Amino acid sequence: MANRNEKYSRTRVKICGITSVEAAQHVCASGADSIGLVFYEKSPRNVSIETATEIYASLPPFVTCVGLFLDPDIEFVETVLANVGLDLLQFHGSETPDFCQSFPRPYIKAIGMESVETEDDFKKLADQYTTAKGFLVDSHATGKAGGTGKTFDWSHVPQNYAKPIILAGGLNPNNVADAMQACNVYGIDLSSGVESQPGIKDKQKITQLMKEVQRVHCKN
Ligand SMILES: O=C(O)c1ccccc1NCC(=O)[C@H](O)[C@H](O)COP(=O)(O)O
Repeated sequence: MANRNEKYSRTRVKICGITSVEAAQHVCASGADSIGLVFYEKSPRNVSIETATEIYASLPPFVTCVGLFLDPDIEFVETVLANVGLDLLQFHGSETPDFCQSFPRPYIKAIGMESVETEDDFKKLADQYTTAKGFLVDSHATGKAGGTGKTFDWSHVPQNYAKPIILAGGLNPNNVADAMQACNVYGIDLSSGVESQPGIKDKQKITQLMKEVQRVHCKN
């Protein structure tokens, strides 16, 4: 078994692609640490600034609100930030380090695992995105940059990396325990694996997911 994380006392959980206050409330009640709001028009999980503002206002303290963007215009990010109290930005496209760090919020950078094959590739990333708070490693599929529901080979996730890693891509209540045991990660991020249909979160799946996460925490 287990290359279980010794560095972090528990694995943080982010549920991405929240589109309603009701879903946000359930995610918070289930014990997740963070919600993600998708600001990308082509996504079935895209939220308007108005909806995002309502969701943000409904969050209790200590739950972080992450804004996800994919190659956005600077002006768009600035408009979102002026209206929604995001705690953290997540850049999911080919944004440069200079772009990512040009906003008055911390950020994480999403990386498609097909673009990082070796430890050296990961080292280069940390050298480039020095100000990133961490890297979200995800599966990319043809025509889709995220929310794919596809896993990748978890053995390619580096251990003892310079920055916190958030594991994403095809996680669901049935495989999350294996993923947590396989990777030494700071956090996990899920979207389609806890949905009943694209953009609609499923309460039962979220509850089941958090039970699994607790089970792994208690076991270790
Ligand atoms: O969720 C989307 O629709 C999306 C669209 C474009 C870029 C990124 C997107 N989501 C990114 C996420 O943070 C997802 O949670 C992550 O890719 C994992 O998704 P899944 O495999 O569905 O759990």
